[in-house]
Amino acid sequence: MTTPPAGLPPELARLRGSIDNIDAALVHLLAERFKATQQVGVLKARLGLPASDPGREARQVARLRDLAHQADLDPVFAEKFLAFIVEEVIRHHEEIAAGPDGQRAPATASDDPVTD
Ligand SMILES: O=C(O)C(=O)C[C@]1(C(=O)O)C=C[C@@H](O)C=C1
Repeated sequence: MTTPPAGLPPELARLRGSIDNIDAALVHLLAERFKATQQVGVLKARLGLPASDPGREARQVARLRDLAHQADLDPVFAEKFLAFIVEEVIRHHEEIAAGPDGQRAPATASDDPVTD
């Protein structure tokens, strides 16, 4: 825990302590989300699926706007926040699909579900 600067009003120090905890939780939550989306990116590349799924995104936006409304958070902000994250995820998906040299990885026999 960091020590608040001397002379800081105790109420402000307490609130900043809360803010720091929340920011730490957000970083951990985002790290977990990106670990999951990284695996989605690998799966999509293997299956030849497009990086983005606008239908899924529309459902996520509707759900998050609803949740934000219930939580007294600005739904416009919630939508912008999701869009910011999803944009980064799509960039990661495209990099994975392009392969390590920036060229799409060739399909392997194991990608083909038909084996006979
Ligand atoms: O669910 C997917 O298909 C994903 O690739 C994940 C995700 C997301 O970050 O939530 C990202 C891109 C898609 O357009 C939709 C959703």
